[in-house]
Amino acid sequence: MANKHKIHHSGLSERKSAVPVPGLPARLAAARLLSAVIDKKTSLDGLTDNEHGHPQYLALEMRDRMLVRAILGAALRHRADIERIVERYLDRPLPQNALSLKHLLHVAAAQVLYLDVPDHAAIDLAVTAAKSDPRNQRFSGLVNAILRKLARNADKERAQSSATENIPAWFSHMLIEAYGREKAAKILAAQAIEPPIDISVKSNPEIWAEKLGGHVLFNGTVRLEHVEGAVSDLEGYQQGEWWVQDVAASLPARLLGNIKDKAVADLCAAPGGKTAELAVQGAHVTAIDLSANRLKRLQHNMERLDLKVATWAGNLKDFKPEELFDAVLLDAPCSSTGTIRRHPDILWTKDISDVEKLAKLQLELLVASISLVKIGGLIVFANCSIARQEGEELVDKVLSSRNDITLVPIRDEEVGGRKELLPNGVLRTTPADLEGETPLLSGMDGFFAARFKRIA
Ligand SMILES: C[S@@+](CC[C@H](N)C(=O)[O-])C[C@H]1O[C@@H](n2cnc3c(N)ncnc32)[C@H](O)[C@@H]1O
Repeated sequence: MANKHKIHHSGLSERKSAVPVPGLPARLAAARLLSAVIDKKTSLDGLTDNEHGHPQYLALEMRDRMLVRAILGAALRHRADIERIVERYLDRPLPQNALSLKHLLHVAAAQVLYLDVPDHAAIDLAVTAAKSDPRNQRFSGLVNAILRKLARNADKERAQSSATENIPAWFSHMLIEAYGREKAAKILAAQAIEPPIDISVKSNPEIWAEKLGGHVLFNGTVRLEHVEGAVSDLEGYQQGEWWVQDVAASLPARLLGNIKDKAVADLCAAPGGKTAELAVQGAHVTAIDLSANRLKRLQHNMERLDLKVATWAGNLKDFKPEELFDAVLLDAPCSSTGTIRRHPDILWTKDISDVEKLAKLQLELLVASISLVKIGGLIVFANCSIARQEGEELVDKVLSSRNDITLVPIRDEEVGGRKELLPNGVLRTTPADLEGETPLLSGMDGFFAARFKRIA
């Protein structure tokens, strides 16, 4: 059963005048963004980007932006449950074209069921939102009645929610085929919990864990179970002592052996989590990314962390370095299906055809990467997908079609002794891995990494 999630909110306060209604712009923006994710398959990351995000989101104060993200997280994580409940409460189905009304109801239901927002605020604001839209005015009484009933029955409805119901069929098929029913169910249960924040520290994980009230995980990553407010306000962030990165994402950049003073190319580098990991190990890093905007973000991140790296903007297939690299890391674009607990929109914006398309692209990028490394040099291929097509199957394909590389199995000690993460010498993590004392101390993003050596 999911508990109500504590957040800072702006509900309806005592107010004398009708405009502006506190909290209403946040709810309207949440409904609008939900529509963009569901109806247009737009990525939530882009919509909620603090520089280039949706104008309705950018018009909100930071506190309201956090509320919108919390509402959307709950609405997407519990999407099928909310849909089922709302449909059950309706006497007859909503008209086919009543999409904005549906999103508005989902936004309110997510607050009533899963967020620590006073029910009356969530309901009153939904009714006000319905009244403010000519398409939905006539349904405002219905919105009120459904949400009041939901608030009365919230405990019972939450108790019936099921992680396995909240996902589209393509994803559950893919998981069951890859991992079997039992593990697939564990992955879905882990994915339904809002994850903790992991940080990679430049040094002294114990000291940072104590300062920030976190826990040191098996490879020195510090896990923060709850963060009040913005992560960037925490001690050490502005001073460049650490950066945010899931424990699983911190593993691949540590698989290139001793890279101190070695020339290392970080291909597909932005926003630079792994670039920082490589630079902290003392490598001379060249960070390459197709997106000049994302590369700018990488540069800002490296400035904050006081790490020096060279950059090159463009398609890695066109990159012709003067000298070949000692090692390369390719963190390829992927379906990101290992990060659904952080980005639940992925379930609704992607499907199996994206997995297939991306696996094809990854193979091309991996082949291009081979020609950037010296003979005898290592190549680490990684991504944050849990689809076998983008991991284990891709390795089989590249090894059977090339005779210039060989697989170099990853050893237990390179992943903090967690040999269960290394089937057949490759790294495979899922949200169901890493059993800790509490749900928040358990779990990690889904990641894949394989290490090759160039031999010809
Ligand atoms: C998974 S993200 C990389 C995350 C990054 N390695 C990190 O740890 O922060 C994938 C990146 O690949 C970049 N990309 C996609 N296709 C590319 C290509 N053909 N050449 C270079 N970069 C590419 C995208 O712009 C995106 O920034």
